[in-house]
Amino acid sequence: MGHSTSTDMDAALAVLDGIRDPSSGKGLAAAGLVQGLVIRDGRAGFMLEVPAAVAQLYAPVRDAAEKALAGLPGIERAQVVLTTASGGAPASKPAPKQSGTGRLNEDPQGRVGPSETAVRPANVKHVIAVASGKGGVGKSTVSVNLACALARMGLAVGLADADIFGPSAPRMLGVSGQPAFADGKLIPFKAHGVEVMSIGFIAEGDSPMIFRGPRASGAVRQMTAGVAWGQTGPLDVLIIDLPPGTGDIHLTVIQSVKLDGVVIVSTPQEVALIDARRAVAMFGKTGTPVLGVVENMAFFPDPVTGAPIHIFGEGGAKAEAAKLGVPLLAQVPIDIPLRQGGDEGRPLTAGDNDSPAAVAFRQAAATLRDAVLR
Ligand SMILES: Nc1ncnc2c1ncn2[C@@H]1O[C@H](COP(=O)(O)OP(=O)(O)OP(=O)(O)O)[C@@H](O)[C@H]1O
Repeated sequence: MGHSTSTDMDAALAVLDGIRDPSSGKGLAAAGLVQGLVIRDGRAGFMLEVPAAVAQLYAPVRDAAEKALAGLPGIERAQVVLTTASGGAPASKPAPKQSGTGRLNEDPQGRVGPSETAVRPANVKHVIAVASGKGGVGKSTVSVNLACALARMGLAVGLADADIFGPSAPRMLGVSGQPAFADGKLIPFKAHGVEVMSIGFIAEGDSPMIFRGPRASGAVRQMTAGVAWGQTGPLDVLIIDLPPGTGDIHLTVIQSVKLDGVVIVSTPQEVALIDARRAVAMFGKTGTPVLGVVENMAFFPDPVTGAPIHIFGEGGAKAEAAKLGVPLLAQVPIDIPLRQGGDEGRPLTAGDNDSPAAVAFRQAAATLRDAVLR
Protein backbone atom coordinates (compact mmCIF):
# COMPACT_ATOMS: atom_id res chain seq x y z
CA MET A 1 0.00 0.00 0.00
CA GLY A 2 1.05 3.59 -0.24
CA HIS A 3 2.64 5.79 -2.82
CA SER A 4 4.02 4.57 -6.09
CA THR A 5 7.67 3.80 -6.47
CA SER A 6 9.65 4.86 -9.49
CA THR A 7 9.65 1.19 -10.52
CA ASP A 8 5.84 1.19 -10.57
CA MET A 9 5.88 4.35 -12.64
CA ASP A 10 8.46 2.95 -15.06
CA ALA A 11 6.46 -0.26 -15.45
CA ALA A 12 3.28 1.71 -16.10
CA LEU A 13 4.96 4.01 -18.62
CA ALA A 14 6.45 0.97 -20.36
CA VAL A 15 3.08 -0.74 -20.83
CA LEU A 16 1.51 2.53 -21.92
CA ASP A 17 4.27 2.98 -24.45
CA GLY A 18 3.22 -0.37 -25.90
CA ILE A 19 -0.03 1.29 -26.97
CA ARG A 20 0.19 3.28 -30.16
CA ASP A 21 -1.01 6.86 -30.41
CA PRO A 22 -3.12 6.77 -33.61
CA SER A 23 -2.09 10.32 -34.52
CA SER A 24 1.70 10.22 -34.17
CA GLY A 25 2.30 6.47 -34.38
CA LYS A 26 4.44 6.71 -31.22
CA GLY A 27 3.82 4.98 -27.93
CA LEU A 28 1.46 6.87 -25.62
CA ALA A 29 4.15 7.97 -23.18
CA ALA A 30 6.59 8.92 -25.94
CA ALA A 31 3.82 10.93 -27.60
CA GLY A 32 3.40 12.95 -24.40
CA LEU A 33 -0.15 11.74 -23.89
CA VAL A 34 0.27 10.39 -20.37
CA GLN A 35 -0.51 13.29 -18.05
CA GLY A 36 -0.77 13.25 -14.28
CA LEU A 37 -0.05 9.53 -13.93
CA VAL A 38 -0.79 8.42 -10.41
CA ILE A 39 -0.30 4.98 -8.94
CA ARG A 40 -1.44 4.55 -5.40
CA ASP A 41 -3.12 2.01 -3.19
CA GLY A 42 -3.86 -0.41 -5.99
CA ARG A 43 -5.23 2.29 -8.29
CA ALA A 44 -3.69 3.79 -11.37
CA GLY A 45 -4.88 6.62 -13.50
CA PHE A 46 -3.94 9.43 -15.78
CA MET A 47 -5.39 12.03 -18.07
CA LEU A 48 -5.35 11.34 -21.81
CA GLU A 49 -5.62 14.79 -23.31
CA VAL A 50 -6.14 14.87 -27.07
CA PRO A 51 -7.23 17.43 -29.67
CA ALA A 52 -11.02 17.76 -29.78
CA ALA A 53 -11.22 17.02 -33.51
CA VAL A 54 -9.79 13.51 -33.08
CA ALA A 55 -11.23 12.68 -29.65
CA GLN A 56 -13.42 9.90 -31.03
CA LEU A 57 -10.33 8.01 -32.21
CA TYR A 58 -9.10 7.78 -28.66
CA ALA A 59 -11.92 5.95 -26.88
CA PRO A 60 -10.36 2.56 -27.81
CA VAL A 61 -6.95 3.91 -26.80
CA ARG A 62 -8.34 4.87 -23.38
CA ASP A 63 -9.86 1.41 -22.99
CA ALA A 64 -6.58 -0.26 -24.00
CA ALA A 65 -4.64 1.93 -21.55
CA GLU A 66 -7.01 1.05 -18.69
CA LYS A 67 -6.65 -2.63 -19.53
CA ALA A 68 -2.86 -2.36 -19.68
CA LEU A 69 -2.64 -0.57 -16.33
CA ALA A 70 -5.08 -2.97 -14.70
CA GLY A 71 -2.86 -5.83 -15.84
CA LEU A 72 0.11 -4.56 -13.83
CA PRO A 73 0.93 -6.37 -10.60
CA GLY A 74 -0.69 -4.73 -7.59
CA ILE A 75 -3.15 -2.65 -9.61
CA GLU A 76 -6.79 -3.43 -8.89
CA ARG A 77 -8.45 -0.58 -10.69
CA ALA A 78 -7.36 1.69 -13.49
CA GLN A 79 -9.04 4.85 -14.68
CA VAL A 80 -7.98 6.84 -17.70
CA VAL A 81 -9.84 10.07 -18.27
CA LEU A 82 -10.13 11.04 -21.91
CA THR A 83 -10.35 14.77 -22.28
CA THR A 84 -9.93 17.22 -25.12
CA ALA A 85 -7.10 19.69 -25.26
CA SER A 86 -9.10 22.66 -26.41
CA GLY A 87 -12.76 23.53 -26.60
CA GLY A 88 -14.24 21.33 -29.32
CA ALA A 89 -15.62 24.53 -30.68
CA PRO A 90 -14.14 27.43 -32.50
CA ALA A 91 -14.03 29.00 -29.07
CA SER A 92 -13.16 32.43 -27.82
CA LYS A 93 -14.22 34.23 -30.93
CA PRO A 94 -15.11 37.82 -30.24
CA ALA A 95 -18.80 38.55 -30.17
CA PRO A 96 -20.00 39.04 -33.71
CA LYS A 97 -21.50 42.36 -34.60
CA GLN A 98 -25.07 41.50 -35.30
CA SER A 99 -27.70 43.38 -37.12
CA GLY A 100 -31.44 43.15 -37.42
CA THR A 101 -33.82 42.10 -34.75
CA GLY A 102 -32.72 40.25 -31.65
CA ARG A 103 -29.42 42.07 -31.54
CA LEU A 104 -27.46 42.10 -28.29
CA ASN A 105 -27.70 45.37 -26.46
CA GLU A 106 -24.30 46.99 -26.49
CA ASP A 107 -23.49 50.03 -24.38
CA PRO A 108 -20.80 52.62 -25.28
CA GLN A 109 -18.19 50.70 -23.25
CA GLY A 110 -18.79 47.66 -25.42
CA ARG A 111 -20.57 45.74 -22.68
CA VAL A 112 -23.22 43.46 -24.01
CA GLY A 113 -26.37 42.93 -22.04
CA PRO A 114 -28.99 40.26 -22.32
CA SER A 115 -31.18 40.97 -25.27
CA GLU A 116 -34.59 42.40 -24.64
CA THR A 117 -35.82 39.81 -27.09
CA ALA A 118 -34.65 36.89 -24.91
CA VAL A 119 -37.63 34.78 -23.85
CA ARG A 120 -38.26 31.58 -21.94
CA PRO A 121 -39.35 28.79 -24.23
CA ALA A 122 -43.12 28.27 -24.06
CA ASN A 123 -44.30 26.13 -21.13
CA VAL A 124 -40.97 26.47 -19.27
CA LYS A 125 -40.74 28.26 -15.92
CA HIS A 126 -36.98 28.39 -15.36
CA VAL A 127 -33.90 27.85 -17.52
CA ILE A 128 -30.41 26.90 -16.37
CA ALA A 129 -27.54 26.62 -18.86
CA VAL A 130 -24.55 24.36 -18.22
CA ALA A 131 -21.29 25.58 -19.73
CA SER A 132 -17.58 24.88 -19.62
CA GLY A 133 -14.70 26.84 -20.99
CA LYS A 134 -12.99 23.67 -22.12
CA GLY A 135 -14.16 20.51 -23.84
CA GLY A 136 -14.20 17.09 -22.25
CA VAL A 137 -14.47 18.27 -18.66
CA GLY A 138 -17.75 16.44 -18.09
CA LYS A 139 -20.25 19.16 -18.92
CA SER A 140 -22.74 16.71 -20.44
CA THR A 141 -22.29 14.26 -17.56
CA VAL A 142 -23.09 17.09 -15.17
CA SER A 143 -26.10 18.31 -17.23
CA VAL A 144 -27.64 14.85 -17.44
CA ASN A 145 -27.08 13.97 -13.79
CA LEU A 146 -28.38 17.33 -12.56
CA ALA A 147 -31.48 16.90 -14.74
CA CYS A 148 -32.16 13.39 -13.40
CA ALA A 149 -31.50 14.47 -9.80
CA LEU A 150 -33.95 17.39 -10.14
CA ALA A 151 -36.55 15.06 -11.71
CA ARG A 152 -36.21 12.66 -8.79
CA MET A 153 -36.94 15.57 -6.44
CA GLY A 154 -40.35 15.70 -8.07
CA LEU A 155 -39.72 18.59 -10.45
CA ALA A 156 -40.83 18.61 -14.09
CA VAL A 157 -37.50 18.75 -15.90
CA GLY A 158 -36.35 19.11 -19.50
CA LEU A 159 -32.89 18.75 -21.00
CA ALA A 160 -31.96 20.56 -24.20
CA ASP A 161 -28.72 19.15 -25.57
CA ALA A 162 -27.41 22.06 -27.60
CA ASP A 163 -23.84 20.76 -27.80
CA ILE A 164 -23.65 20.92 -31.55
CA PHE A 165 -20.06 19.67 -31.55
CA GLY A 166 -20.72 16.46 -29.66
CA PRO A 167 -24.27 15.84 -28.52
CA SER A 168 -24.22 13.23 -25.76
CA ALA A 169 -27.73 13.25 -24.28
CA PRO A 170 -29.01 10.42 -26.55
CA ARG A 171 -26.21 8.09 -25.36
CA MET A 172 -26.21 9.23 -21.76
CA LEU A 173 -29.99 8.90 -21.39
CA GLY A 174 -30.27 5.85 -23.65
CA VAL A 175 -32.64 7.39 -26.18
CA SER A 176 -32.47 7.22 -29.95
CA GLY A 177 -34.67 7.82 -32.94
CA GLN A 178 -36.20 10.64 -34.86
CA PRO A 179 -38.39 12.95 -32.83
CA ALA A 180 -41.93 13.61 -34.02
CA PHE A 181 -42.84 17.02 -35.27
CA ALA A 182 -46.20 18.64 -34.55
CA ASP A 183 -47.49 22.17 -35.07
CA GLY A 184 -44.03 23.27 -36.14
CA LYS A 185 -42.29 22.00 -33.01
CA LEU A 186 -40.22 18.97 -32.12
CA ILE A 187 -41.82 16.61 -29.59
CA PRO A 188 -39.31 15.78 -26.83
CA PHE A 189 -38.56 12.21 -25.80
CA LYS A 190 -38.90 11.25 -22.15
CA ALA A 191 -36.18 9.27 -20.41
CA HIS A 192 -35.61 8.70 -16.69
CA GLY A 193 -38.38 11.19 -15.97
CA VAL A 194 -36.72 13.94 -18.03
CA GLU A 195 -38.03 15.42 -21.28
CA VAL A 196 -35.11 15.50 -23.68
CA MET A 197 -34.29 16.99 -27.04
CA SER A 198 -30.87 16.75 -28.64
CA ILE A 199 -29.20 18.01 -31.73
CA GLY A 200 -28.07 14.36 -32.00
CA PHE A 201 -31.64 13.29 -32.83
CA ILE A 202 -31.96 15.56 -35.80
CA ALA A 203 -28.47 15.59 -37.29
CA GLU A 204 -27.55 12.86 -39.72
CA GLY A 205 -25.06 10.13 -38.99
CA ASP A 206 -22.85 10.11 -35.95
CA SER A 207 -19.88 12.00 -37.31
CA PRO A 208 -18.81 15.03 -35.30
CA MET A 209 -21.05 17.86 -36.25
CA ILE A 210 -19.67 21.19 -37.16
CA PHE A 211 -22.33 23.80 -37.60
CA ARG A 212 -21.18 27.31 -38.13
CA GLY A 213 -22.68 30.75 -38.16
CA PRO A 214 -26.40 30.97 -38.80
CA ARG A 215 -26.81 27.18 -38.98
CA ALA A 216 -25.33 26.83 -35.52
CA SER A 217 -27.54 29.54 -34.10
CA GLY A 218 -30.58 28.06 -35.83
CA ALA A 219 -29.81 24.62 -34.45
CA VAL A 220 -29.48 25.94 -30.90
CA ARG A 221 -32.73 27.86 -31.23
CA GLN A 222 -34.43 24.73 -32.52
CA MET A 223 -33.29 22.87 -29.39
CA THR A 224 -34.89 25.44 -27.11
CA ALA A 225 -37.76 27.48 -28.55
CA GLY A 226 -38.40 24.90 -31.29
CA VAL A 227 -39.44 22.16 -28.87
CA ALA A 228 -42.91 21.48 -27.50
CA TRP A 229 -41.69 21.30 -23.89
CA GLY A 230 -44.00 20.28 -21.09
CA GLN A 231 -45.93 17.45 -22.69
CA THR A 232 -47.77 16.70 -19.45
CA GLY A 233 -47.66 20.14 -17.84
CA PRO A 234 -45.26 23.09 -17.68
CA LEU A 235 -41.61 22.33 -16.99
CA ASP A 236 -40.28 23.64 -13.69
CA VAL A 237 -36.81 23.82 -15.14
CA LEU A 238 -35.09 23.34 -18.47
CA ILE A 239 -31.37 22.50 -18.42
CA ILE A 240 -29.45 23.53 -21.54
CA ASP A 241 -26.23 21.63 -22.23
CA LEU A 242 -24.18 24.21 -24.15
CA PRO A 243 -21.23 23.47 -26.41
CA PRO A 244 -17.81 23.93 -24.76
CA GLY A 245 -16.02 27.22 -25.21
CA THR A 246 -17.02 30.84 -25.26
CA GLY A 247 -18.07 31.53 -28.80
CA ASP A 248 -20.87 33.20 -30.66
CA ILE A 249 -23.21 30.25 -30.09
CA HIS A 250 -23.24 31.14 -26.42
CA LEU A 251 -24.15 34.67 -27.28
CA THR A 252 -26.97 33.34 -29.44
CA VAL A 253 -28.33 31.48 -26.44
CA ILE A 254 -28.03 34.51 -24.17
CA GLN A 255 -29.66 36.60 -26.87
CA SER A 256 -32.60 34.32 -27.52
CA VAL A 257 -33.25 32.42 -24.27
CA LYS A 258 -34.01 34.11 -20.98
CA LEU A 259 -31.70 32.28 -18.59
CA ASP A 260 -32.10 32.17 -14.82
CA GLY A 261 -28.39 31.51 -14.71
CA VAL A 262 -25.49 29.35 -15.74
CA VAL A 263 -23.53 26.55 -14.09
CA ILE A 264 -19.85 26.35 -15.02
CA VAL A 265 -18.16 22.95 -15.08
CA SER A 266 -14.40 22.71 -14.62
CA THR A 267 -11.78 20.14 -13.74
CA PRO A 268 -9.14 21.00 -11.15
CA GLN A 269 -6.45 21.44 -13.77
CA GLU A 270 -5.22 24.96 -14.14
CA VAL A 271 -5.80 24.91 -17.88
CA ALA A 272 -9.46 24.08 -17.42
CA LEU A 273 -9.73 26.71 -14.72
CA ILE A 274 -8.36 29.36 -17.02
CA ASP A 275 -11.00 28.44 -19.56
CA ALA A 276 -13.68 28.33 -16.87
CA ARG A 277 -12.67 31.83 -15.80
CA ARG A 278 -13.13 32.97 -19.39
CA ALA A 279 -16.61 31.44 -19.43
CA VAL A 280 -17.51 33.12 -16.14
CA ALA A 281 -16.27 36.44 -17.54
CA MET A 282 -18.32 36.02 -20.71
CA PHE A 283 -21.55 35.28 -18.85
CA GLY A 284 -20.81 38.00 -16.32
CA LYS A 285 -20.36 40.50 -19.11
CA THR A 286 -23.76 39.64 -20.50
CA GLY A 287 -25.46 40.01 -17.13
CA THR A 288 -26.20 36.29 -16.82
CA PRO A 289 -26.00 35.15 -13.18
CA VAL A 290 -23.37 32.49 -12.58
CA LEU A 291 -25.17 30.08 -10.24
CA GLY A 292 -22.01 28.25 -9.31
CA VAL A 293 -19.14 26.02 -10.31
CA VAL A 294 -19.15 22.22 -10.41
CA GLU A 295 -15.67 20.82 -10.02
CA ASN A 296 -15.70 17.54 -11.90
CA MET A 297 -13.12 14.73 -11.70
CA ALA A 298 -12.08 16.52 -8.53
CA PHE A 299 -10.41 13.50 -6.92
CA PHE A 300 -10.11 9.73 -6.79
CA PRO A 301 -11.83 8.36 -3.71
CA ASP A 302 -9.39 6.15 -1.80
CA PRO A 303 -10.58 2.59 -2.43
CA VAL A 304 -10.24 1.67 1.23
CA THR A 305 -11.23 4.77 3.16
CA GLY A 306 -13.04 6.80 0.52
CA ALA A 307 -10.80 9.75 1.41
CA PRO A 308 -10.08 12.04 -1.52
CA ILE A 309 -6.83 11.51 -3.45
CA HIS A 310 -6.30 14.71 -5.41
CA ILE A 311 -4.49 13.61 -8.53
CA PHE A 312 -4.94 16.76 -10.58
CA GLY A 313 -4.31 19.30 -7.83
CA GLU A 314 -6.40 20.33 -4.90
CA GLY A 315 -8.59 23.26 -4.07
CA GLY A 316 -8.33 25.03 -7.45
CA ALA A 317 -12.03 25.20 -8.17
CA LYS A 318 -12.88 26.02 -4.57
CA ALA A 319 -10.43 28.93 -4.48
CA GLU A 320 -11.58 30.06 -7.91
CA ALA A 321 -15.25 29.98 -6.94
CA ALA A 322 -14.49 31.97 -3.80
CA LYS A 323 -12.53 34.52 -5.83
CA LEU A 324 -15.39 34.88 -8.27
CA GLY A 325 -17.87 35.10 -5.43
CA VAL A 326 -19.95 32.20 -6.73
CA PRO A 327 -20.84 28.99 -4.88
CA LEU A 328 -18.91 25.79 -5.41
CA LEU A 329 -21.94 23.61 -6.10
CA ALA A 330 -20.21 20.24 -5.97
CA GLN A 331 -16.92 18.40 -6.13
CA VAL A 332 -17.63 15.30 -8.16
CA PRO A 333 -15.04 12.54 -7.84
CA ILE A 334 -13.68 10.40 -10.64
CA ASP A 335 -16.14 7.56 -10.58
CA ILE A 336 -16.22 4.53 -12.85
CA PRO A 337 -19.96 3.77 -12.43
CA LEU A 338 -20.65 7.41 -13.34
CA ARG A 339 -18.84 6.97 -16.64
CA GLN A 340 -20.34 3.55 -17.28
CA GLY A 341 -23.82 4.86 -16.51
CA GLY A 342 -23.22 7.60 -19.06
CA ASP A 343 -22.04 5.13 -21.67
CA GLU A 344 -24.96 2.80 -21.07
CA GLY A 345 -27.82 5.29 -20.87
CA ARG A 346 -28.36 4.93 -17.11
CA PRO A 347 -27.37 8.15 -15.37
CA LEU A 348 -26.11 7.62 -11.85
CA THR A 349 -28.69 9.98 -10.34
CA ALA A 350 -31.60 8.30 -12.16
CA GLY A 351 -31.51 5.43 -9.65
CA ASP A 352 -31.00 4.90 -5.95
CA ASN A 353 -27.33 5.43 -5.45
CA ASP A 354 -25.41 6.74 -2.50
CA SER A 355 -21.97 6.92 -4.08
CA PRO A 356 -20.07 10.16 -3.39
CA ALA A 357 -20.62 11.24 -7.01
CA ALA A 358 -24.41 10.74 -6.78
CA VAL A 359 -24.53 12.55 -3.44
CA ALA A 360 -22.51 15.45 -4.90
CA PHE A 361 -24.93 15.79 -7.82
CA ARG A 362 -27.97 15.65 -5.54
CA GLN A 363 -26.53 18.38 -3.32
CA ALA A 364 -25.79 20.57 -6.33
CA ALA A 365 -29.31 19.96 -7.67
CA ALA A 366 -30.86 20.93 -4.31
CA THR A 367 -28.78 24.14 -4.20
CA LEU A 368 -29.87 25.03 -7.73
CA ARG A 369 -33.51 24.27 -6.94
CA ASP A 370 -33.35 26.57 -3.93
CA ALA A 371 -31.52 29.30 -5.86
CA VAL A 372 -33.74 29.29 -8.93
CA LEU A 373 -37.17 27.96 -8.01
CA ARG A 374 -37.35 29.52 -4.55
N1 LIG B 1 -16.47 12.35 -12.65
C1 LIG B 1 -16.19 11.53 -13.66
N2 LIG B 1 -15.61 10.32 -13.44
C2 LIG B 1 -15.30 9.49 -14.46
N3 LIG B 1 -15.55 9.75 -15.75
C3 LIG B 1 -16.13 10.94 -16.03
C4 LIG B 1 -16.49 11.88 -15.02
N4 LIG B 1 -17.06 12.95 -15.61
C5 LIG B 1 -17.06 12.70 -16.94
N5 LIG B 1 -16.50 11.49 -17.20
C6 LIG B 1 -16.31 10.88 -18.50
O1 LIG B 1 -15.49 11.77 -19.27
C7 LIG B 1 -15.91 11.79 -20.63
C8 LIG B 1 -16.25 13.22 -21.03
O2 LIG B 1 -17.41 13.62 -20.32
P1 LIG B 1 -18.56 14.49 -21.00
O3 LIG B 1 -18.93 13.96 -22.34
O4 LIG B 1 -19.62 14.68 -20.00
O5 LIG B 1 -17.74 15.84 -21.18
P2 LIG B 1 -18.12 17.18 -21.93
O6 LIG B 1 -17.43 18.27 -21.22
O7 LIG B 1 -19.59 17.28 -22.10
O8 LIG B 1 -17.45 16.93 -23.32
P3 LIG B 1 -17.62 17.75 -24.68
O9 LIG B 1 -16.54 18.74 -24.65
O10 LIG B 1 -17.41 16.68 -25.72
O11 LIG B 1 -18.99 18.32 -24.68
C9 LIG B 1 -17.10 10.82 -20.71
O12 LIG B 1 -16.62 9.57 -21.12
C10 LIG B 1 -17.60 10.75 -19.28
O13 LIG B 1 -18.27 9.54 -18.99
